Amino acid sequence: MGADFPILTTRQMRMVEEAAIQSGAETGGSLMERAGRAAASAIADHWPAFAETGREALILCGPGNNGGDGYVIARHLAGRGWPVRVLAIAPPATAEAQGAAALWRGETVEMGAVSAMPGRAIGLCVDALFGTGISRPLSGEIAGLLRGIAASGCELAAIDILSGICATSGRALGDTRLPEAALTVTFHRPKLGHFLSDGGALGGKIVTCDIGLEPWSAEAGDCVTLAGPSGSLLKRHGHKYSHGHALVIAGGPGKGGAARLAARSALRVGAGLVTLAPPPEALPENAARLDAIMLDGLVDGDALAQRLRDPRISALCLGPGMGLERARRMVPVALGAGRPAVLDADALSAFADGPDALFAQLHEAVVLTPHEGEFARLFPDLGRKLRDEPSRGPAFSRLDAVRIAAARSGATVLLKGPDTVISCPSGRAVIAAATGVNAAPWLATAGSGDVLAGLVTGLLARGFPARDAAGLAAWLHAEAARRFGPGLIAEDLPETVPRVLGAL
Ligand SMILES: NC(=O)C1=CN([C@@H]2O[C@H](COP(=O)(O)OP(=O)(O)OC[C@H]3O[C@@H](n4cnc5c(N)ncnc54)[C@H](OP(=O)(O)O)[C@@H]3O)[C@@H](O)[C@H]2O)[C@@H](O)CC1
Ligand SMILES: Nc1ncnc2c1ncn2[C@@H]1O[C@H](COP(=O)(O)OP(=O)(O)O)[C@@H](O)[C@H]1O
Ligand SMILES: [K+]
Repeated sequence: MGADFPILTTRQMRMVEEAAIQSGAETGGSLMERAGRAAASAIADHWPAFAETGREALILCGPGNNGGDGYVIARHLAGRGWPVRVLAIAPPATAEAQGAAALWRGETVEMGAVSAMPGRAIGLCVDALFGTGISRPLSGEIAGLLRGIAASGCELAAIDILSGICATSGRALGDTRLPEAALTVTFHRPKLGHFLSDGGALGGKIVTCDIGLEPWSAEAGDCVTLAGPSGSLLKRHGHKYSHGHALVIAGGPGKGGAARLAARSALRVGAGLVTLAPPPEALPENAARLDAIMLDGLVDGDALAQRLRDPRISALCLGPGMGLERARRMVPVALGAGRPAVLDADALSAFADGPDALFAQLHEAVVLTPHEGEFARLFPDLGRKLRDEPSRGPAFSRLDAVRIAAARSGATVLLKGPDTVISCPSGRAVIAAATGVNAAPWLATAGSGDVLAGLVTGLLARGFPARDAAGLAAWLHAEAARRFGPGLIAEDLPETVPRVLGAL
């Protein structure tokens, strides 16, 4: 895919850390010292004028090594002249945390004393309660402490990950309502939980600090990656036929908008040719709206089979505005041709009553692009597991769900959302995150899913493998929304694609 940003599960992070310690080159204490120092520096960079506000920084320390990082941060921030106090919710319980606590010379208050704390107003709260070791929901008291601090208007910085979030799934354990952090400082590599579900919504800006673990990074094994910009999106040579021909199946009169958006997006992302195929009675209205996109009236499945005799049709898009009946008739023909294809919207809903019949026809070059509702209709058990409240970490994640869905269906599956997750049947997965400072809330607009389907189709037509086409399209989609910004409607997305491509 070009750009390749690995992200880790809790288990993978432990493997890297353990390898470093077992090599004898590092100790838990040396890593903690580096982590705490780097986090203090990242916090000071984020709030450069804090010392002049006259406010205090309160460092919340838990019993484990996340708390240990907190004591190191307290020491380094105090060393910068910041007024700092530690609130320990429990005594340090690991040797490393005890060592860090012993070096902290400032004031430490205990949980019960928090309401009676005299002194300055708190301007910043550093959450070093629980990191990758969280194993159960926060107690009401601790969740209340975090919420109370946020409600007081003070800023929140999370160390490693916001306490209460499972670092592997991103899901908040229990029914805890957690506050939003302005900054999350993590170590070595971001974790999946920084992008998925609640973790993606609540972490704020993610800063990843190098703590000297690079020599052991391969110990993590195969990693999920984060989709990002890639020069492979650019066209370097060739003629229009060498960039593929996308066929977008459209619905009947008055229903063509979604497919036109998809077709225009496929063309903008570089497919050499794009043909829109509505039923013949919808040709006039589409002709009035299209120029560079070609038109071909296709009555039914037989007509499609005939059309697919042209081997130059290199990808199909079925679903947007297509109508359920037309989808039931044409999807099997498209799949039977074995051509790369995107199934979206009606092409998914049409098979909700019997998904197994659909799965039996799928292959790896097919990309399913469900939103959460469509996903739950095709994979009801997985939808339920995603809705069930998790009580233990690592919780069942959107990534787990998509991997199982891809293996079960035999297709590449892209589950839409601010945290779009993609897996091919072998389990190789990529996340396209529109979260934190990369949020793209203006994508929540009618028709933006049709644009995504078109972008994936265009890249499939150009010859990108399904997982790469899906990951790059999802990144491009969110990046176009970020560039366009407030006021975005679906029509703006394909028109903004050239600016995104131009900046690569
Ligand atoms: N990996 C690395 O390379 C490096 C990691 N570093 C840092 O270490 C962090 C991981 O530390 P960690 O493993 O000690 O776990 P941590 O998150 O402190 O929590 C465990 C403690 O919390 C407790 N506990 C759990 N849930 C609870 C709950 N809901 N309510 C109450 N208690 C709960 C749990 O108790 P138990 O479940 O055992 O009863 C245990 O006592 C990591 O995030 C990073 O910040 C850096 O220092 C250096 C490099
Ligand atoms: N808040 C959000 N942040 C980022 N992306 C979003 C957000 N809301 C929706 N999206 C994206 O917008 C698209 C919406 O698709 P979909 O639900 O199929 O809508 P439609 O059918 O109206 O086109 C998906 O790609 C989804 O990931
Ligand atoms: K934390």
